[in-house]
Amino acid sequence: MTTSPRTILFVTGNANKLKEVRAILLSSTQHSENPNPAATPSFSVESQDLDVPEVQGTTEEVAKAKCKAAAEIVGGPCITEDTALAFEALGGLPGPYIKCFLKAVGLEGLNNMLAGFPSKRATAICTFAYSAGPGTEPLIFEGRTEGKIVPARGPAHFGWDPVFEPDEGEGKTYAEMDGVAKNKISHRYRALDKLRKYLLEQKQ
Ligand SMILES: O=c1nc[nH]c2c1ncn2[C@H]1C[C@H](O)[C@@H](COP(=O)(O)OP(=O)(O)OP(=O)(O)O)O1
Ligand SMILES: [Mg+2]
Repeated sequence: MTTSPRTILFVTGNANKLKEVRAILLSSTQHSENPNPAATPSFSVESQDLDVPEVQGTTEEVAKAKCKAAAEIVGGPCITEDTALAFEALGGLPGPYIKCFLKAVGLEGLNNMLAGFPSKRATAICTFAYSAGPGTEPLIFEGRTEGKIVPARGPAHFGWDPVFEPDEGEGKTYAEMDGVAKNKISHRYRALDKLRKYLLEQKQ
């Protein structure tokens, strides 16, 4: 039996996120127990770039509010994704505000912010939110990857990738790892895996 993939609308303005999400879904299909190697992913992703207001709060509050607003605008089901980078020494900040911090102080500034602290530990947190449509409460799927903040190494193609060295990255920063390696251990992979499993269960 062939089933056509269900299409999910991913509301994001970030092309790198979209690229990783598509790559992760494709590889999880190839590695699944499905005996058919030509199997299509269980769901495919379309994207829409909308400027949705992002509120202040915990990663979960920010993610839920963004998804709710996106569902109202698109008038149907959608997913959104928020990425946070939480510094242990700063009690979890910048957390969901990492985008503003990165823009304001740059990669070097992120390092300098930790200069007076012994701990350089940081957690990359990805929060997917899924709304079944306007007026419904979004569901949250979170993935975390532990690591530390280091002076930038590797190509600066995607956000703070050059300054985050995950514990499972064999000494490499996210930016020094190839896409396949990053997508095996990343905060985004872990969150998306939970969302994928939820959506598969919904289908049956
Ligand atoms: O895996 C990643 N590796 C490195 N940097 C990353 C990653 N994932 C997000 N980032 C950056 C992008 C933005 O500076 C901030 C998250 O902010 P965030 O609001 O979630 O993303 P965004 O505004 O770019 O896209 P969106 O339209 O989906 O909200 O961290
Ligand atoms: Mg954003």
